[in-house]
Amino acid sequence: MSEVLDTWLGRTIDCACGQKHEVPIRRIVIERDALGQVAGYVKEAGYREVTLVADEKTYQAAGVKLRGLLEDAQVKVSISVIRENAMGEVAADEEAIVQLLLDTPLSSEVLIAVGAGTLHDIVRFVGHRTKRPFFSVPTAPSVDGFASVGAPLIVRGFKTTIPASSPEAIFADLALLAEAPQAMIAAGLGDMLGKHTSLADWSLGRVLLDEHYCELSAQLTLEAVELCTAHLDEIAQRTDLGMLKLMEGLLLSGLSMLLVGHSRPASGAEHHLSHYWEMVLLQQRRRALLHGAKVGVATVMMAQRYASLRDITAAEAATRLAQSQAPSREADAERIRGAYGAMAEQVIAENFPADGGVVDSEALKARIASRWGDVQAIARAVPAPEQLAAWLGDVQGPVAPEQLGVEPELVEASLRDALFVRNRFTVLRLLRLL
Ligand SMILES: NC(=O)C1=CN([C@@H]2O[C@H](COP(=O)(O)OP(=O)(O)OC[C@H]3O[C@@H](n4cnc5c(N)ncnc54)[C@H](OP(=O)(O)O)[C@@H]3O)[C@@H](O)[C@H]2O)C=CC1
Ligand SMILES: O=C(CO)COP(=O)(O)O
Repeated sequence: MSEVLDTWLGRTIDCACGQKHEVPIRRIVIERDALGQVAGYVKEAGYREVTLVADEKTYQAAGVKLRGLLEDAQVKVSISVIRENAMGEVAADEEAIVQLLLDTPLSSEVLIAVGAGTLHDIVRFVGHRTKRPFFSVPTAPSVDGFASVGAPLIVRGFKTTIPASSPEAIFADLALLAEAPQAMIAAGLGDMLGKHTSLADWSLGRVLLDEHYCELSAQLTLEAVELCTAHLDEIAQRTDLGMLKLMEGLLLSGLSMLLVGHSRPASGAEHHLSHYWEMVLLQQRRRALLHGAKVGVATVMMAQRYASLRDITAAEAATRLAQSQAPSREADAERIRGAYGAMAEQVIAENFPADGGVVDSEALKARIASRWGDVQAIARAVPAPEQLAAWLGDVQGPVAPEQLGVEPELVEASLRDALFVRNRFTVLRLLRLL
């Protein structure tokens, strides 16, 4: 049980933001030997047959044990060990989705995801589309996607997030998490630190485009990241307390996405950079990098950009906005066709809707000039890049693109074109107008 999380389970909230939020998650267990509680919950909820989904490594790390525990409790278990793709990696792509669909007997009532972020997204998507609940058994505290509702999938080489389902129950075993590779623990912190810039980006959207904003979800996300930064030593040493706080932070952040039904609180320009790098590496048939490692590095870069806004006076901003010329739509479209492969036309359509959209308009520039004080307040709330880098360093996480093997050309291309990954207002879109 987790005091921080239990108060949210099963709740319906008529929120001041105007939305009705629902949390369908019924149980969250974060403790040593949480694995031992899965079978009891399966029986209590009245299920008799489950499909356990893992990859080779996570099956060894937790799947074998869980299978034994379930079978001892007379639960019928089928297994889907998701195969690696041609790159020797498990990806949340068309191939993995079809494999899971083929591996799941029609009589199976529940899918159990035993793995990290990728495994969960394959399972949450297939569970949603086959109308089966899913349980989450994280094998590493590497992402905030366990409790969330969207499935970022690779579809025709493009990273797109599809609404799916949140888990019915989550069993996070502290002993298992502490044994995860150190890089995955650092990645979990990287994904969490990204919330500082994603929240700032969401605030920009609120102030400059009147975008829907939920104080509750934003506050929850901020509390989630502060929970992690308050326990950095413990996280670095992988103590039970450290793994508990990191996992609570990751799950709270996932809950905040679940509340609003999308990833806006948790994913801004730092994620768009990460997604862009991921897609290019995939196109170039290079090995994938951990999501949270990329997000952590990109967060430092986006914090540098927020820091640069602090010293621009309102008069300077107005002059720069008046003089700036965004690249023509034709030039943007040409680069998108070069970078986004088979999905390029869809990306163009989303970014440049037939009604013209607002992202590069003169009206938006005027709005930015008139709200410059608000923009600066948002920029001031983002921790300094040096602070973010120091937090990442505390858990031995990478802080700069070269540590990831992301070369300067790719960094430059992403700073220009990653903003097209999602049609969301971010600091990258703001800087394009300045
Ligand atoms: N739904 C959402 O809201 C969110 C989704 N995500 C998504 O999550 C994905 C990234 O997930 P992430 O967790 O970083 O990485 P992966 O799930 O891709 O995991 C990377 C590899 O870690 C290995 N692994 C996992 N657990 C263990 C363990 N206990 N011991 C040893 N190895 C282990 C496995 O290795 P091997 O492959 O060799 O078996 C696994 O494939 C991205 O696609 C991202 O977009 C991220 C955040 C939020
Ligand atoms: O990774 C996420 C949050 O950490 C979600 O990202 P998306 O914006 O791609 O859904």
